[in-house]
Amino acid sequence: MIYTITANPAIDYVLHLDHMRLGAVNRVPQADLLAGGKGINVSQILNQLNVANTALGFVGGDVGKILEKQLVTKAINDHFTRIAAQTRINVKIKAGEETELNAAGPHITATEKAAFFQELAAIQPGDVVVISGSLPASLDKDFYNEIIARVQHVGADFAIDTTGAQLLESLPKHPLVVKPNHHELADLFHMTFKDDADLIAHGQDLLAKGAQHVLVSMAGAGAYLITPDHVYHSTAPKGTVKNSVGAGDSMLAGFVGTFTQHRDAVEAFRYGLACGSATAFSEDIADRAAIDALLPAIQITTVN
Ligand SMILES: Nc1ncnc2c1ncn2[C@@H]1O[C@H](COP(=O)(O)OP(=O)(O)O)[C@@H](O)[C@H]1O
Ligand SMILES: O=P(O)(O)OC[C@H]1O[C@](O)(COP(=O)(O)O)[C@@H](O)[C@@H]1O
Repeated sequence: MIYTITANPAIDYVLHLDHMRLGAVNRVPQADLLAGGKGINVSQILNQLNVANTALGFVGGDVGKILEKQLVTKAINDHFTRIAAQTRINVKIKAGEETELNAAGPHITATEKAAFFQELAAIQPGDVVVISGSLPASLDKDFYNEIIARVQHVGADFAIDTTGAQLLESLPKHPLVVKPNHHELADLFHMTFKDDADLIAHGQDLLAKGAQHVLVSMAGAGAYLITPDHVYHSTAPKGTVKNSVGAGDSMLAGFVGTFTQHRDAVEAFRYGLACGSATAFSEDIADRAAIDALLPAIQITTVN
């Protein structure tokens, strides 16, 4: 079983308009309310790949009710902890370029946090827990470390998609995979990469610090997979980008879902690329048909 954790889910309010004028009234011809939050996006793709999974996290208030309905529509195996405070709304403005406004998130009480850990107690040896996204402001920074400690105690594995110190602290605990995008990887080292060799060297540093696999995504430029034996690269397939929100989550889901089935990192990379790009070419998170249509176009090369 794969468990996804979305500590800070959201309703994504996605606004499509030709131009955005700051400081003026903008009329918006297309507005969509979508279930958001990185772990929920991962669960959606796992469902499309027929990989059994359970979604954990916190949900509450009237916004939470909208989210709960979407979880039912999307057949997400909802084991979210119900909270008193309001789930956040994140605003995504698609006006030529994409601007995202991600809110801080609700207050979680100590009782609610304890109820979450009761749900997490279901994990078994060999399960994989996918931890992704930001923490609501009221959860202390050690929340992910607490989860990882419990995962390791039962002999399960974990994957983590977060940034900064949280990502660095997780590495000595040997995550199955980490997936920074190239900007996040550069930020980790407080630098700008000179070239791809520089990027690869810093990806390999995450491996040396303990990660089992490192995926470095580069949006429309594709991605690198770094393993202890080889470095692999693939360009992204070509297509019309409709909404790239969730592309990174989809890539992580494709990788973890496939790796847990076949234990083959290159095949997992192939699915990760297809899932990421399929989501970028869809209004919402990709469906199976969109993923399958892209698989033949993925060409992975071994860099070294
Ligand atoms: N514009 C795009 N065209 C084609 N594929 C894309 C595009 N944007 C994202 N993808 C696919 O999704 C993957 C993850 O996207 P990326 O934007 O790097 O992640 P994140 O959402 O975490 O920043 C990419 O490696 C690529 O396979
Ligand atoms: O938890 P964070 O970092 O605020 O991110 C939440 C946002 O991330 C998303 O899951 C999208 O993630 P990516 O575009 O990075 O794949 C949105 O659905 C959501 O609004």
